[in-house]
Amino acid sequence: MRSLPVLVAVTLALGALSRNVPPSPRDGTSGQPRTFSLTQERNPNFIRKGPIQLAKIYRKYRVPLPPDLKTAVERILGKRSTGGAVATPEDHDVEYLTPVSIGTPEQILNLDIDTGSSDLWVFSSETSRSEVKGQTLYDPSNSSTAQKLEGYTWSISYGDGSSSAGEVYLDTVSIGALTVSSQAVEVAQKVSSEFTSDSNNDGLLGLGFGSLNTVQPNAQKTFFDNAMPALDSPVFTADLKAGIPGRYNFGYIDPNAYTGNITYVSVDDSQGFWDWTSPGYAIGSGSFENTTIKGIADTGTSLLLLPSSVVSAYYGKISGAKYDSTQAGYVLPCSPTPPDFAFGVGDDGAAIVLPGKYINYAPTGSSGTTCFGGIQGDSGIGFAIFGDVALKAAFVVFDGGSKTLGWASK
Ligand SMILES: O=C(c1ccc(-c2ccco2)nc1O)N(Cc1ccccn1)C1CC1
Repeated sequence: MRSLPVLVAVTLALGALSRNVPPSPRDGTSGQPRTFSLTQERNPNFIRKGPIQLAKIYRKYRVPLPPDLKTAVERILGKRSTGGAVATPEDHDVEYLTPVSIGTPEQILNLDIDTGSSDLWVFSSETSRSEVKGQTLYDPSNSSTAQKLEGYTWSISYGDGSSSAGEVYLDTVSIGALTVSSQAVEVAQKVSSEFTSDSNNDGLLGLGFGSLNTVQPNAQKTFFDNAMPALDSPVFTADLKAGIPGRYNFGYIDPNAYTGNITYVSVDDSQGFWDWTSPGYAIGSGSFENTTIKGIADTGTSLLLLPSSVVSAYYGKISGAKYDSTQAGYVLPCSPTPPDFAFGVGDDGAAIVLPGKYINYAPTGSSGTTCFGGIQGDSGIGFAIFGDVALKAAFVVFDGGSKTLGWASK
């Protein structure tokens, strides 16, 4: 910005010289100079908007607007947008579903917003009938704005063994007040049994990085990537809650949605995930354990998957907790409430605390005495996964501009 004051000074000087100075009073008739004066009055109706005035100077001298000035101007001129919608938990917070409008007239589907993947795919009129059980179907033939991408296909498989595949359309997609006019909508022709049996889930809306998108022959942009240039701020936020609806917002950070400060950490997007590093953890009122935990913020995964050393340290504090091979995970007595679990954020001592009750993920049987643990191991994955069990204890900013994650308590 160092160059800016000089530019303004030069402009004001030039402006003074070029201001409308009246023609010479000597008009060659009587030889007598004719003079006149003009009194200037301030226009009371003119509302000063600094950025607009400044932008005029930049434009006058054909100097490109710095990003901040461009954003300020567009915010004043109302060219920016924001949006958002509720995220409603399914049983035991296994997933959160958000209404998404697709097509013209709008077809509203409840989608699982998933920061761990980057395909927007939906159950559709093209999904084989035997694989549909109650889901709402997107029918592109009923949308005047649908355009088929001929020859384009997609196919994805997830870490829990589920999968889906199909063809691709472009159509208008909105989340609340935020609309993307030409979004790739991947229609499922086949889905695995995990999706068929999840009757309230009409598909996924991926908010991972574009490199993960599976569309062939040309990868397609995510809803966030398409929306970003029009957003007030290049961010979306996840405010998931335990057992009650939370919210995804786009383009702004709601100051009423969190407490204290937001601590931002860097993101490694090289694998397509919102991949960050926590400095360690604490169990209950115990001391903080400094240990590097590299993992992803993944709204599409239900549990908190951590390195085995951390998991065994946690369950080692709970009498009766054990690894149960029939459940393929750690189980613990549902009562008494297990200890809190905190993970560190940044190097200033910030942390997100999971109340112990979040670790009682779900009863394993009808008696309700034994619970499946909300914290499980990440063996075989290669990184930790901060899924919904962790995310619902925090307000999380996904910043696509700076490629950082912001974590706050709430
Ligand atoms: O399910 C997925 C997942 C998401 C997207 C993709 C993918 C493949 C191609 C494009 O995206 N593949 C996955 O596998 N988890 C969570 C997970 C949970 C349990 C075990 C392994 N992983 C990815 C985010 C880490």
